Amino acid sequence: MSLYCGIAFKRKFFWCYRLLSTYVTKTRYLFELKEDDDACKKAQQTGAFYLFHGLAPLLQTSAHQYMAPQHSLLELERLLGKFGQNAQRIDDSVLIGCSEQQKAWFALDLGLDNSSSISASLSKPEMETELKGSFIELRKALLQLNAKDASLLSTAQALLRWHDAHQFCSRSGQPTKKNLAGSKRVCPSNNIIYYPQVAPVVITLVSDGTRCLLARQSSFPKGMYSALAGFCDIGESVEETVRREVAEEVGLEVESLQYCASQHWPFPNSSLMIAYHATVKPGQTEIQVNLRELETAAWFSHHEVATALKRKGPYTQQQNGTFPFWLPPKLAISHQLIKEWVEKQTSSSLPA
Ligand SMILES: NC(=O)c1ccc[n+]([C@@H]2O[C@H](COP(=O)([O-])OP(=O)(O)OC[C@H]3O[C@@H](n4cnc5c(N)ncnc54)[C@H](O)[C@@H]3O)[C@@H](O)[C@H]2O)c1
Ligand SMILES: [Mg+2]
Repeated sequence: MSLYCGIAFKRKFFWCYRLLSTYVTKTRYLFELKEDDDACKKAQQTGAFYLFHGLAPLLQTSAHQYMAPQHSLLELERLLGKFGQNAQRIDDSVLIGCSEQQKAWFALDLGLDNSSSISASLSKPEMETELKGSFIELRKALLQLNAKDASLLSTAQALLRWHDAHQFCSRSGQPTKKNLAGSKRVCPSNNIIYYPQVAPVVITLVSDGTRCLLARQSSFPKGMYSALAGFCDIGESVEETVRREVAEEVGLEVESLQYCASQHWPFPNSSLMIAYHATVKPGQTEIQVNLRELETAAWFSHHEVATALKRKGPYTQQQNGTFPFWLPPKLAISHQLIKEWVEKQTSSSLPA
Protein backbone atom coordinates (compact mmCIF):
# COMPACT_ATOMS: atom_id res chain seq x y z
CA MET A 1 0.00 0.00 0.00
CA SER A 2 1.51 3.38 -1.01
CA LEU A 3 1.83 6.09 1.59
CA TYR A 4 -1.01 8.02 -0.11
CA CYS A 5 -3.29 4.95 -0.13
CA GLY A 6 -2.40 4.30 3.50
CA ILE A 7 -3.46 7.83 4.50
CA ALA A 8 -6.61 7.61 2.36
CA PHE A 9 -7.48 4.25 3.94
CA LYS A 10 -6.94 5.63 7.43
CA ARG A 11 -9.12 8.64 6.62
CA LYS A 12 -11.85 6.41 5.19
CA PHE A 13 -11.63 4.14 8.21
CA PHE A 14 -11.83 7.15 10.52
CA TRP A 15 -14.98 8.45 8.79
CA CYS A 16 -16.61 4.99 8.80
CA TYR A 17 -15.80 4.65 12.45
CA ARG A 18 -17.20 8.10 13.13
CA LEU A 19 -20.37 7.38 11.16
CA LEU A 20 -20.91 4.13 12.99
CA SER A 21 -21.13 5.66 16.44
CA THR A 22 -23.76 3.97 18.62
CA TYR A 23 -26.17 6.84 18.18
CA VAL A 24 -25.92 6.88 14.38
CA THR A 25 -26.21 3.09 14.18
CA LYS A 26 -29.29 3.22 16.39
CA THR A 27 -31.05 5.91 14.36
CA ARG A 28 -30.26 4.11 11.06
CA TYR A 29 -31.59 0.85 12.51
CA LEU A 30 -34.86 2.51 13.61
CA PHE A 31 -35.16 4.14 10.19
CA GLU A 32 -34.82 0.72 8.52
CA LEU A 33 -37.48 -0.80 10.79
CA LYS A 34 -39.90 2.00 9.86
CA GLU A 35 -39.28 1.53 6.15
CA ASP A 36 -39.14 -2.26 5.94
CA ASP A 37 -41.92 -4.49 7.37
CA ASP A 38 -39.78 -7.64 7.08
CA ALA A 39 -36.94 -6.08 9.09
CA CYS A 40 -39.50 -4.93 11.66
CA LYS A 41 -41.02 -8.40 11.92
CA LYS A 42 -37.53 -9.79 12.52
CA ALA A 43 -36.89 -7.15 15.19
CA GLN A 44 -40.03 -8.30 17.04
CA GLN A 45 -38.40 -11.73 17.57
CA THR A 46 -35.69 -10.26 19.82
CA GLY A 47 -37.59 -7.14 20.86
CA ALA A 48 -39.41 -6.11 24.03
CA PHE A 49 -43.06 -5.10 24.36
CA TYR A 50 -44.66 -2.53 26.67
CA LEU A 51 -48.33 -3.27 27.28
CA PHE A 52 -51.26 -0.84 27.48
CA HIS A 53 -54.99 -1.21 28.10
CA GLY A 54 -57.25 1.60 26.87
CA LEU A 55 -54.11 3.80 26.51
CA ALA A 56 -53.10 3.21 30.16
CA PRO A 57 -49.63 1.59 30.52
CA LEU A 58 -49.04 -1.59 32.50
CA LEU A 59 -46.98 -0.62 35.57
CA GLN A 60 -45.55 -2.36 38.57
CA THR A 61 -44.67 -0.71 41.88
CA SER A 62 -41.16 -0.83 43.31
CA ALA A 63 -39.97 1.38 46.21
CA HIS A 64 -42.61 4.14 45.73
CA GLN A 65 -41.73 4.32 42.04
CA TYR A 66 -43.56 2.88 39.08
CA MET A 67 -41.67 0.78 36.58
CA ALA A 68 -42.83 -0.36 33.16
CA PRO A 69 -42.25 -4.12 32.67
CA GLN A 70 -41.09 -5.43 29.29
CA HIS A 71 -42.37 -8.64 27.73
CA SER A 72 -40.68 -10.76 25.08
CA LEU A 73 -42.50 -11.90 21.92
CA LEU A 74 -42.71 -15.41 23.33
CA GLU A 75 -44.28 -14.21 26.59
CA LEU A 76 -46.75 -12.10 24.64
CA GLU A 77 -47.73 -15.00 22.36
CA ARG A 78 -48.28 -17.16 25.45
CA LEU A 79 -50.38 -14.47 27.09
CA LEU A 80 -52.57 -13.95 24.02
CA GLY A 81 -52.97 -17.73 23.67
CA LYS A 82 -54.11 -17.99 27.28
CA PHE A 83 -56.82 -15.39 26.61
CA GLY A 84 -57.95 -17.09 23.40
CA GLN A 85 -56.42 -14.42 21.16
CA ASN A 86 -54.66 -14.83 17.85
CA ALA A 87 -50.94 -13.91 17.90
CA GLN A 88 -51.61 -11.88 14.75
CA ARG A 89 -52.79 -9.18 17.13
CA ILE A 90 -49.10 -8.41 17.78
CA ASP A 91 -49.10 -6.71 14.36
CA ASP A 92 -51.13 -3.90 16.01
CA SER A 93 -48.05 -2.94 18.05
CA VAL A 94 -46.03 0.20 17.32
CA LEU A 95 -42.27 0.72 17.35
CA ILE A 96 -41.22 3.25 20.01
CA GLY A 97 -37.41 3.00 20.07
CA CYS A 98 -34.50 0.65 20.67
CA SER A 99 -31.68 0.04 23.12
CA GLU A 100 -28.00 0.77 22.42
CA GLN A 101 -27.66 -2.94 21.56
CA GLN A 102 -30.46 -2.59 18.97
CA LYS A 103 -33.11 -4.40 20.92
CA ALA A 104 -36.28 -2.89 19.47
CA TRP A 105 -39.02 -1.66 21.81
CA PHE A 106 -42.70 -1.92 20.89
CA ALA A 107 -45.99 -0.94 22.53
CA LEU A 108 -49.24 -2.86 22.21
CA ASP A 109 -52.69 -1.91 23.52
CA LEU A 110 -54.72 -4.92 24.63
CA GLY A 111 -57.81 -2.87 25.45
CA LEU A 112 -58.50 -1.06 22.19
CA ASP A 113 -60.96 -2.47 19.69
CA ASN A 114 -59.53 -2.06 16.27
CA SER A 115 -61.34 -2.28 12.96
CA SER A 116 -60.08 -5.85 12.45
CA SER A 117 -62.02 -8.65 14.17
CA ILE A 118 -58.86 -10.25 15.64
CA SER A 119 -58.47 -7.35 18.05
CA ALA A 120 -61.29 -7.44 20.56
CA SER A 121 -60.73 -5.68 23.89
CA LEU A 122 -59.31 -8.01 26.57
CA SER A 123 -60.61 -7.91 30.15
CA LYS A 124 -58.53 -5.47 32.21
CA PRO A 125 -58.78 -7.10 35.68
CA GLU A 126 -57.93 -10.54 34.29
CA MET A 127 -54.94 -9.13 32.42
CA GLU A 128 -53.75 -7.27 35.53
CA THR A 129 -53.86 -10.43 37.63
CA GLU A 130 -52.04 -12.41 34.98
CA LEU A 131 -49.39 -9.73 34.43
CA LYS A 132 -48.91 -8.89 38.15
CA GLY A 133 -49.32 -5.16 37.56
CA SER A 134 -51.94 -2.45 37.00
CA PHE A 135 -52.91 -0.40 33.96
CA ILE A 136 -52.60 3.15 35.33
CA GLU A 137 -53.57 6.40 33.62
CA LEU A 138 -50.30 7.87 32.32
CA ARG A 139 -51.01 11.40 33.59
CA LYS A 140 -51.33 10.07 37.15
CA ALA A 141 -48.22 7.87 36.94
CA LEU A 142 -45.85 10.20 35.08
CA LEU A 143 -44.27 11.80 38.14
CA GLN A 144 -43.38 8.43 39.64
CA LEU A 145 -41.62 7.10 36.55
CA ASN A 146 -37.94 7.46 35.72
CA ALA A 147 -37.13 9.82 32.82
CA LYS A 148 -36.55 7.00 30.29
CA ASP A 149 -39.83 5.21 31.00
CA ALA A 150 -41.75 8.53 31.15
CA SER A 151 -40.48 9.49 27.70
CA LEU A 152 -40.99 6.02 26.16
CA LEU A 153 -44.51 5.61 27.52
CA SER A 154 -45.47 9.15 26.43
CA THR A 155 -44.33 8.37 22.88
CA ALA A 156 -46.10 5.01 22.97
CA GLN A 157 -49.37 6.45 24.22
CA ALA A 158 -49.33 9.25 21.65
CA LEU A 159 -48.70 6.80 18.81
CA LEU A 160 -51.28 4.25 20.00
CA ARG A 161 -53.88 7.02 20.37
CA TRP A 162 -53.17 8.32 16.89
CA HIS A 163 -53.61 4.85 15.33
CA ASP A 164 -56.80 4.28 17.29
CA ALA A 165 -58.26 7.56 16.00
CA HIS A 166 -57.10 7.23 12.37
CA GLN A 167 -58.33 3.85 11.24
CA PHE A 168 -60.24 5.23 8.24
CA CYS A 169 -59.23 7.30 5.23
CA SER A 170 -60.81 10.76 5.42
CA ARG A 171 -61.08 10.85 1.59
CA SER A 172 -62.45 7.35 0.73
CA GLY A 173 -63.89 6.28 4.09
CA GLN A 174 -62.10 2.92 3.65
CA PRO A 175 -60.10 1.29 6.48
CA THR A 176 -56.43 2.37 6.38
CA LYS A 177 -53.60 -0.12 6.95
CA LYS A 178 -50.70 0.57 9.28
CA ASN A 179 -47.14 -0.41 8.39
CA LEU A 180 -45.64 -2.85 10.88
CA ALA A 181 -43.65 -0.21 12.79
CA GLY A 182 -46.71 2.05 13.00
CA SER A 183 -44.93 5.10 11.56
CA LYS A 184 -47.70 5.59 8.96
CA ARG A 185 -51.08 4.36 7.67
CA VAL A 186 -51.99 3.92 4.02
CA CYS A 187 -55.39 3.85 2.33
CA PRO A 188 -55.30 0.80 -0.02
CA SER A 189 -57.92 2.30 -2.33
CA ASN A 190 -56.14 5.58 -3.18
CA ASN A 191 -52.63 5.18 -1.64
CA ILE A 192 -52.97 8.29 0.52
CA ILE A 193 -50.38 8.06 3.31
CA TYR A 194 -51.23 9.34 6.78
CA TYR A 195 -48.44 10.17 9.24
CA PRO A 196 -48.84 10.59 13.03
CA GLN A 197 -49.81 14.17 13.82
CA VAL A 198 -48.05 16.50 16.23
CA ALA A 199 -49.53 19.93 17.03
CA PRO A 200 -46.97 22.71 17.57
CA VAL A 201 -47.68 24.71 20.74
CA VAL A 202 -45.72 27.68 22.10
CA ILE A 203 -45.22 28.19 25.79
CA THR A 204 -43.98 31.61 26.87
CA LEU A 205 -42.70 33.02 30.13
CA VAL A 206 -43.26 36.78 29.97
CA SER A 207 -41.08 39.04 32.11
CA ASP A 208 -40.99 42.81 32.64
CA GLY A 209 -37.36 42.67 33.76
CA THR A 210 -37.98 42.01 37.45
CA ARG A 211 -41.24 40.02 37.62
CA CYS A 212 -42.68 37.18 35.56
CA LEU A 213 -46.23 36.59 34.41
CA LEU A 214 -47.99 33.37 35.33
CA ALA A 215 -51.56 32.30 34.64
CA ARG A 216 -54.19 29.71 35.51
CA GLN A 217 -56.84 27.95 33.47
CA SER A 218 -59.88 26.79 35.45
CA SER A 219 -58.97 23.19 34.52
CA PHE A 220 -55.57 23.42 36.33
CA PRO A 221 -55.20 21.78 39.75
CA LYS A 222 -56.04 24.27 42.54
CA GLY A 223 -53.23 26.74 43.28
CA MET A 224 -51.11 25.83 40.22
CA TYR A 225 -49.92 28.58 37.87
CA SER A 226 -47.99 28.15 34.64
CA ALA A 227 -46.51 30.07 31.71
CA LEU A 228 -48.82 31.11 28.83
CA ALA A 229 -49.41 28.41 26.21
CA GLY A 230 -51.17 28.31 22.87
CA PHE A 231 -51.49 26.26 19.67
CA CYS A 232 -49.86 27.60 16.50
CA ASP A 233 -52.39 28.72 13.92
CA ILE A 234 -51.94 27.58 10.35
CA GLY A 235 -49.63 29.94 8.44
CA GLU A 236 -47.89 31.31 11.55
CA SER A 237 -44.23 31.16 12.56
CA VAL A 238 -43.67 30.19 16.19
CA GLU A 239 -42.50 33.75 16.92
CA GLU A 240 -45.81 35.08 15.55
CA THR A 241 -47.70 32.60 17.74
CA VAL A 242 -45.82 33.84 20.83
CA ARG A 243 -46.77 37.45 20.07
CA ARG A 244 -50.41 36.59 19.26
CA GLU A 245 -50.96 34.33 22.28
CA VAL A 246 -49.52 36.89 24.71
CA ALA A 247 -51.69 39.63 23.18
CA GLU A 248 -54.78 37.36 23.07
CA GLU A 249 -54.53 35.94 26.58
CA VAL A 250 -53.20 38.85 28.68
CA GLY A 251 -53.43 41.93 26.39
CA LEU A 252 -49.67 42.66 26.32
CA GLU A 253 -47.28 43.35 23.47
CA VAL A 254 -44.04 41.34 23.37
CA GLU A 255 -40.90 43.43 22.91
CA SER A 256 -38.29 40.68 22.54
CA LEU A 257 -38.18 36.92 22.72
CA GLN A 258 -35.58 34.20 23.19
CA TYR A 259 -35.88 30.48 22.44
CA CYS A 260 -35.39 28.17 25.45
CA ALA A 261 -36.13 24.48 24.64
CA SER A 262 -38.79 22.08 23.30
CA GLN A 263 -40.61 18.99 24.57
CA HIS A 264 -43.06 16.38 23.34
CA TRP A 265 -46.22 16.60 25.48
CA PRO A 266 -48.73 13.75 25.16
CA PHE A 267 -51.75 15.40 26.89
CA PRO A 268 -54.51 15.59 25.80
CA ASN A 269 -53.12 14.86 22.31
CA SER A 270 -49.62 14.94 20.91
CA SER A 271 -48.12 18.43 21.09
CA LEU A 272 -44.63 19.73 20.44
CA MET A 273 -44.15 22.35 23.15
CA ILE A 274 -41.75 25.11 21.99
CA ALA A 275 -40.63 27.24 24.92
CA TYR A 276 -39.68 30.95 24.82
CA HIS A 277 -38.72 33.68 27.25
CA ALA A 278 -40.33 36.99 26.29
CA THR A 279 -40.07 40.53 27.63
CA VAL A 280 -42.55 43.38 27.55
CA LYS A 281 -41.72 47.07 27.90
CA PRO A 282 -41.36 48.00 31.61
CA GLY A 283 -43.96 50.79 31.28
CA GLN A 284 -46.56 48.58 29.54
CA THR A 285 -47.37 45.84 32.01
CA GLU A 286 -51.07 46.21 32.76
CA ILE A 287 -52.65 42.77 32.36
CA GLN A 288 -56.04 42.40 30.69
CA VAL A 289 -57.01 38.76 31.19
CA ASN A 290 -59.02 37.08 28.44
CA LEU A 291 -61.52 35.24 30.63
CA ARG A 292 -62.56 32.95 27.77
CA GLU A 293 -59.07 31.43 27.91
CA LEU A 294 -57.79 31.98 31.44
CA GLU A 295 -59.17 32.06 34.96
CA THR A 296 -56.57 34.59 36.09
CA ALA A 297 -53.06 35.91 35.40
CA ALA A 298 -50.69 37.96 37.56
CA TRP A 299 -47.14 39.23 37.93
CA PHE A 300 -44.99 37.37 40.46
CA SER A 301 -41.74 38.54 42.09
CA HIS A 302 -38.49 36.60 41.88
CA HIS A 303 -38.81 35.74 45.58
CA GLU A 304 -42.39 34.37 45.21
CA VAL A 305 -41.42 32.21 42.23
CA ALA A 306 -38.15 30.95 43.76
CA THR A 307 -40.06 29.96 46.93
CA ALA A 308 -42.79 28.18 44.95
CA LEU A 309 -40.18 26.23 42.95
CA LYS A 310 -38.82 24.79 46.21
CA ARG A 311 -42.31 23.84 47.46
CA LYS A 312 -43.01 20.10 47.47
CA GLY A 313 -46.50 18.57 47.04
CA PRO A 314 -49.09 17.42 47.91
CA TYR A 315 -50.66 20.88 47.81
CA THR A 316 -53.55 20.65 50.23
CA GLN A 317 -56.12 23.31 51.11
CA GLN A 318 -54.93 25.75 53.80
CA GLN A 319 -56.95 26.69 56.89
CA ASN A 320 -58.22 29.89 55.23
CA GLY A 321 -59.67 27.77 52.40
CA THR A 322 -57.07 28.77 49.78
CA PHE A 323 -54.44 26.57 48.13
CA PRO A 324 -50.71 27.39 48.21
CA PHE A 325 -49.20 28.92 45.06
CA TRP A 326 -47.30 26.14 43.27
CA LEU A 327 -45.72 25.51 39.87
CA PRO A 328 -45.77 22.65 37.32
CA PRO A 329 -43.55 19.64 38.15
CA LYS A 330 -39.96 19.20 36.89
CA LEU A 331 -41.08 17.01 34.02
CA ALA A 332 -43.07 19.83 32.34
CA ILE A 333 -41.18 22.26 30.13
CA SER A 334 -42.95 25.17 31.88
CA HIS A 335 -40.99 24.19 35.02
CA GLN A 336 -37.72 24.38 33.08
CA LEU A 337 -38.68 27.79 31.66
CA ILE A 338 -39.56 29.19 35.10
CA LYS A 339 -36.45 27.69 36.73
CA GLU A 340 -34.24 29.20 34.03
CA TRP A 341 -35.81 32.64 34.62
CA VAL A 342 -35.23 32.38 38.40
CA GLU A 343 -31.60 31.39 37.85
CA LYS A 344 -31.00 34.25 35.39
CA GLN A 345 -32.52 36.75 37.81
CA THR A 346 -30.38 35.36 40.65
CA SER A 347 -27.15 35.58 38.67
CA SER A 348 -27.93 39.10 37.35
CA SER A 349 -28.55 40.36 40.92
CA LEU A 350 -25.18 39.04 42.18
CA PRO A 351 -22.41 41.66 42.54
CA ALA A 352 -19.92 41.52 39.62
N1 LIG B 1 -45.73 20.74 29.19
C1 LIG B 1 -46.05 21.90 29.74
O1 LIG B 1 -45.28 22.46 30.51
C2 LIG B 1 -47.36 22.58 29.40
C3 LIG B 1 -47.72 23.75 30.08
C4 LIG B 1 -48.89 24.40 29.70
C5 LIG B 1 -49.70 23.89 28.67
N2 LIG B 1 -49.33 22.73 28.07
C6 LIG B 1 -50.15 22.18 26.96
O2 LIG B 1 -50.26 23.15 25.96
C7 LIG B 1 -51.45 22.93 25.24
C8 LIG B 1 -52.03 24.24 24.73
O3 LIG B 1 -52.32 25.15 25.76
P1 LIG B 1 -53.71 25.94 25.78
O4 LIG B 1 -54.80 25.00 26.12
O5 LIG B 1 -53.52 27.12 26.66
O6 LIG B 1 -53.86 26.38 24.24
P2 LIG B 1 -54.68 27.64 23.60
O7 LIG B 1 -54.38 28.86 24.39
O8 LIG B 1 -54.36 27.64 22.14
O9 LIG B 1 -56.19 27.32 23.87
C9 LIG B 1 -56.80 26.09 23.54
C10 LIG B 1 -57.83 26.32 22.44
O10 LIG B 1 -57.17 26.47 21.20
C11 LIG B 1 -57.95 25.92 20.14
N3 LIG B 1 -57.07 25.06 19.32
C12 LIG B 1 -56.42 25.47 18.20
N4 LIG B 1 -55.69 24.49 17.66
C13 LIG B 1 -55.88 23.40 18.43
C14 LIG B 1 -55.38 22.04 18.40
N5 LIG B 1 -54.53 21.61 17.44
N6 LIG B 1 -55.76 21.19 19.37
C15 LIG B 1 -56.59 21.59 20.36
N7 LIG B 1 -57.09 22.86 20.44
C16 LIG B 1 -56.75 23.76 19.50
C17 LIG B 1 -59.14 25.23 20.81
O11 LIG B 1 -60.23 26.09 20.68
C18 LIG B 1 -58.76 25.13 22.27
O12 LIG B 1 -59.84 25.24 23.14
C19 LIG B 1 -52.38 22.17 26.17
O13 LIG B 1 -52.75 20.98 25.51
C20 LIG B 1 -51.56 21.86 27.41
O14 LIG B 1 -51.67 20.50 27.79
C21 LIG B 1 -48.18 22.06 28.40
MG1 LIG C 1 -53.58 29.17 26.29
